[in-house]
Amino acid sequence: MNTSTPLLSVRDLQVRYGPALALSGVSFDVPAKGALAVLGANGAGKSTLARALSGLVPASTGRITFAGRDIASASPDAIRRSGLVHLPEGRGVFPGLTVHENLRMALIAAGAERADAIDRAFAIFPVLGDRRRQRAGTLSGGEQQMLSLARALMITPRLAIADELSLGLAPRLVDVVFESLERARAAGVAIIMIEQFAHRALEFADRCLVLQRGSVAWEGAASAAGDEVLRHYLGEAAGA
Ligand SMILES: Nc1ncnc2c1ncn2[C@@H]1O[C@H](COP(=O)(O)OP(=O)(O)OP(=O)(O)O)[C@@H](O)[C@H]1O
Repeated sequence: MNTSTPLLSVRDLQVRYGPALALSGVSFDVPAKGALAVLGANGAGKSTLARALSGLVPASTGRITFAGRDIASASPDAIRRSGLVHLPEGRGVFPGLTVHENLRMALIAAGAERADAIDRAFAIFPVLGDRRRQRAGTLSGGEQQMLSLARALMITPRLAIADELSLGLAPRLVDVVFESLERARAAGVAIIMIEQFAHRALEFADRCLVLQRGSVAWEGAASAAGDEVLRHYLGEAAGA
């Protein structure tokens, strides 16, 4: 693939829920290994965008090109197999299996049995390495969430959509989530981050897209999305 071709290219995306227009005229690119923060007030369309990219809601019009292929009408499974994962994954861990067995199961399911993948998961989440022989059902809630993230990230997707991953987590676990995404990024995974903590998302990302009532209201370098932009489009939420 030509290195100047974006990994993900979205053009004029429109999504409807019945008569209601949730997204319209949304266009943007994400390069390989890029990190895009998607911000917006409640109801702006962030989750709808994530769901449309991963095939969970259909695009009514527009084009979504991922790794050179049109995925606008592909199934969620086909999209995941092409290397675009939506985090957190809906499926829970297997409580009766150990941490290590859970990771092996995920590799087998993905047809990606590679010796180094589990080591990579433990490098991203050292806490799981310490607990590799522990049954997943006895992990804390936060640790189970780490396991679910590890299963998705160890397969080294090309693009991960981190959809409100820090929601409801204790501050220490929010740090773990950000660190794990940094590690995934360092391993070459492009990230689209939807995040309640706008300032943290902007520190993480290199580009920023602000949605307002289903349309792109602002786009630019993450470092240029100053307090004024956040206050203007996010209001109170900008304080986070
Ligand atoms: N299944 C659905 N059926 C009808 N309308 C929906 C559905 N899901 C979302 N919407 C509407 O689409 C719009 C965008 O919702 P979305 O969840 O994408 O926003 P969001 O930016 O993720 O919001 P939040 O930050 O509050 O999670 C909202 O007006 C919402 O009410």
